[in-house]
Amino acid sequence: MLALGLMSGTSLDGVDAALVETDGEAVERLGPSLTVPYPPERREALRAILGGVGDVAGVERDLTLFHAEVVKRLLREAGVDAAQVGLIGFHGHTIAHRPEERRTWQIGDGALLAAATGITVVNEFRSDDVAQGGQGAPLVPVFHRALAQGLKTPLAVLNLGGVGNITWIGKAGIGKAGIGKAGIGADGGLLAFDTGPGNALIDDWMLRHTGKALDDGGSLAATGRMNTGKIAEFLTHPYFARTPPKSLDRDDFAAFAAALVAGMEAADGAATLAGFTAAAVSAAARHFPAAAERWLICGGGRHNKVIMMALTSQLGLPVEPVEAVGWDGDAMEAQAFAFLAVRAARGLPITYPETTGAPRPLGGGRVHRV
Ligand SMILES: Nc1ncnc2c1ncn2[C@@H]1O[C@H](COP(=O)(O)OP(=O)(O)OP(=O)(O)O)[C@@H](O)[C@H]1O
Ligand SMILES: CC(=O)N[C@H]1[C@@H]2OC[C@@H](O2)[C@@H](O)[C@@H]1O[C@H](C)C(=O)O
Repeated sequence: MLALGLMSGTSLDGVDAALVETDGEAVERLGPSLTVPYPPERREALRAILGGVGDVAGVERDLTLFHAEVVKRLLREAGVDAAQVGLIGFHGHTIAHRPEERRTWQIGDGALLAAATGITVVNEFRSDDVAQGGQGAPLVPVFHRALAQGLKTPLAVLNLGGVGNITWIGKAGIGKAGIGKAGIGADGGLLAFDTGPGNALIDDWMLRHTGKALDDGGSLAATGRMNTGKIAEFLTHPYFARTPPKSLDRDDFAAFAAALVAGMEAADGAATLAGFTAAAVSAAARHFPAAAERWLICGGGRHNKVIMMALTSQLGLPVEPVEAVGWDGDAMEAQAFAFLAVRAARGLPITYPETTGAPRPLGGGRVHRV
């Protein structure tokens, strides 16, 4: 089936959309994709309701209609008719994530998006998992595993978005068993969790100190000095020692990290925050059942040279953008939600004990028919 995935990521940068031909088990073809950035006023409207405060319903409606425009644009650019698309996987935007309170909240009106696009929509991918005691995140590991067929293991796939998340795929994680109803990773072949901050805190720092939305290429950080003492302090946060599965909300590290970089020059702060992102990843690697032989990086953070260099030096081996194996590091989350929508609609599991701490492989999602 041709499915269309939509992701509004924690960094608040915009909406990623991608077309994928899949049966929810194998990835037949990765189709065209695009990113539509949020204009600053939309980004600020979203930021204002984080935590679930203020005019949530108004922003949700606006966000949903924005997604409908993104769908139409992708279909137009791809030369695909809406009738050819079987499902939309609509992540929506996380405005609160408190799995320990069995609460996670992704805004996005599935029925409205279905009506506006004429395509059946699947949304609320995280709710059932969290209701059953899972972390509700990360959800992309099952897609990473499907993509990684044929690659050498142990393999680490790291996403550096607003928050960082990692998928470790061991020798047993790839095989003929497939990823159907039987589940994955029961043999210890898969492990996934959030690593720590990705780029969100760097973006916040940039906005405050330079008025820019991001540190393009890490160019400001490259002129600064990474404060190794502060990185060591950062690593004392109890999150890093916690055994996975574990997941984070966008700002879980915001106050802790801000206190550590307070008073720094803009460039030194950008460099040290980039160092925090990389240090969190090297702390994550200590939880792997066996060292990864290869590291593939997706998400916007792979464009930050200072993060990439810090990763290489802290992990002690080279890291590569996922383009090294022919994937598109800007489209992977949107592609994942296309894949997950098909799995959800087919009643296949989308979360597992090894990825979210779910008590057993679980389905999820809500289907909104046209
Ligand atoms: N050229 C670039 N240089 C440096 N950083 C970049 C660049 N492009 C994007 N980024 C960073 O990547 C982030 C966006 O990445 P991405 O779209 O993968 O994240 P997201 O999907 O919003 O978040 P998440 O994966 O946490 O849901 C932004 O925070 C931005 O700072
Ligand atoms: C609650 C939530 O929205 N979490 C996001 C966030 O952004 C990155 C990381 O934290 C990841 O766990 C998750 O997104 C990806 C798509 C996931 O679920 O796999």
